[in-house]
Amino acid sequence: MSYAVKELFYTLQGEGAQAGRPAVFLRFAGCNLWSGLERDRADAVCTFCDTDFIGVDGPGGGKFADAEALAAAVAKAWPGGGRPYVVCTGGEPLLQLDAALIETLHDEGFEIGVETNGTLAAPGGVDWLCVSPKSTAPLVQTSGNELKLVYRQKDAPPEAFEDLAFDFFFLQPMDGPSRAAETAAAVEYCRRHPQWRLSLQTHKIVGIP
Ligand SMILES: C[S@@+](CC[C@H](N)C(=O)[O-])C[C@H]1O[C@@H](n2cnc3c(N)ncnc32)[C@H](O)[C@@H]1O
Ligand SMILES: Nc1nc2[nH]cc(C(=O)O)c2c(=O)[nH]1
Ligand code: SF4
Ligand SMILES: [Mg+2]
Repeated sequence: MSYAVKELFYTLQGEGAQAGRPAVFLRFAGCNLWSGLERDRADAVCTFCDTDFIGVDGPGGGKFADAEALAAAVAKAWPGGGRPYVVCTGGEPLLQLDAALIETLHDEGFEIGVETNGTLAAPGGVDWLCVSPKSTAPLVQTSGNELKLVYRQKDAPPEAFEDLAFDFFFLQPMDGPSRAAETAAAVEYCRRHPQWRLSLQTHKIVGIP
């Protein structure tokens, strides 16, 4: 199978329990909860997305003919040393990430992280699964390593997810015009409900991709 990749770059994971860890980011094109077009945003299931995932025109992006070609590009982006780590994101990575690519990335020595909206079941072999539920979208993937809920979402309160099978529960303040108020609300929620931890988008704070 071929893969449509918006961009592929080396940075630090900014969010969640792996924040601060160097990682190659593999951003797949396309999502099942929003077209990515501003004119469709208000009517989308997911209305607050902070990411451009349309097309294959970003840094390191392109159409990759097979898993070997894509895994080779990921490996080329790793500087050497440490434990190679790739974060598959998007758009929605589970529209494209398949067993062949997982196997080939493992063969290249990578640990594989995934950032998903949880509407599609994750394939086997993912080493770190982050599920981030969206509004009214039915949650299919109800287990994983971390549940990272963007806060506040009217139709997705933390209470709806607190009994699911995750090792960590994070609230990530919704970025946008009300980020300061969302951050204060997330801090207060975590203080009152210590099952939850605060996830800040640290890459935005330090000014890296
Ligand atoms: C762009 S999404 C791509 C992966 C997948 N589609 C998902 O939604 O999890 C990557 C992460 O950014 C989060 N995110 C998107 N827009 C955000 C915003 N405005 N504020 C805070 N987090 C946001 C998502 O919830 C997700 O955890
Ligand atoms: N540095 C950095 N960390 C991230 N963690 C999740 C991201 C994403 O867009 O999936 C992201 C991102 O876009 N940049
Ligand atoms: S599900 Fe993820 S990629 Fe899709 S629009 Fe929402 S935040 Fe963006
Ligand atoms: Mg991002």
